[in-house]
Amino acid sequence: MITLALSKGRIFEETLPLLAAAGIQVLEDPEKSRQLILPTNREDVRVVLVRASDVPTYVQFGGADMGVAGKDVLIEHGGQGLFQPLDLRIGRCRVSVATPEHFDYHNVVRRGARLRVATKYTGIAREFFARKGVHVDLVKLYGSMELAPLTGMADAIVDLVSTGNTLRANRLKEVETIMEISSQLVVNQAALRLKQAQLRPLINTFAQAVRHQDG
Ligand SMILES: Nc1ncnc2c1ncn2[C@@H]1O[C@H](COP(=O)(O)OP(=O)(O)OP(=O)(O)O)[C@@H](O)[C@H]1O
Ligand SMILES: O=P(O)(O)OC[C@H]1O[C@H](OP(=O)(O)OP(=O)(O)O)[C@H](O)[C@@H]1O
Repeated sequence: MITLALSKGRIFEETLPLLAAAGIQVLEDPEKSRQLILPTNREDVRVVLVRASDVPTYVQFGGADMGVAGKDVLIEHGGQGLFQPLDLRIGRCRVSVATPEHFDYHNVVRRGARLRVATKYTGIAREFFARKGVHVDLVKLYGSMELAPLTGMADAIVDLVSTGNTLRANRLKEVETIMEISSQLVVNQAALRLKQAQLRPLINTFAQAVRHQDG
């Protein structure tokens, strides 16, 4: 049995065409079913639904043989025990610093003043500001980061940006890009050794499908 860990929503939706390229169809719709283990048309392949930020943990500890996770999530997790053989080029966005429209971020950075930053991505933020030599007080949040500057709890946020609509809707502006993000295929290291014969062909088919999708 091969177990694939996916998160509901955009990662699930964007992984479906890659699975289809390998002849795999998921037989339940996660938006309709309450099941957490979804069968596929292949008896030897199943999908488990987990939180996006739990995908690396499930694969690391063998709850799943492989999974799909954003680079953002992988960097925060640390990537221990995981092979990352393929950039799937889905879930594309960026991690950026954003502030209220009228906040002069570049001036604060130039002056070397302290910055209070709210984020779910404390690892990425800590590393980024340390490299810049900016003193930051990090405030850990688990969602709705945009609210932190609006309520005066932080000067800035570090969050994912794609179209910029969420920032605009909350009167925030993107002031610096930290890194580009896409989703990676992650594989349990022991599983890759023990289930080579099943996993290698799957990885190769995904790689072909990614190349094909990108034209
Ligand atoms: N607006 C976006 N556009 C493209 N990709 C995105 C966007 N937002 C998030 N992603 C990518 O998709 C992944 C999953 O995001 P999703 O919103 O489904 O989960 P989440 O709610 O952030 O996770 P959790 O449930 O663990 O809190 C993110 O880790 C990121 O790599
Ligand atoms: O620049 P944009 O195109 O607006 O995308 C950015 C938003 O997308 C993600 O949230 P999502 O819509 O997935 O909501 P959730 O993660 O809070 O469920 C992310 O957390 C940002 O808030």
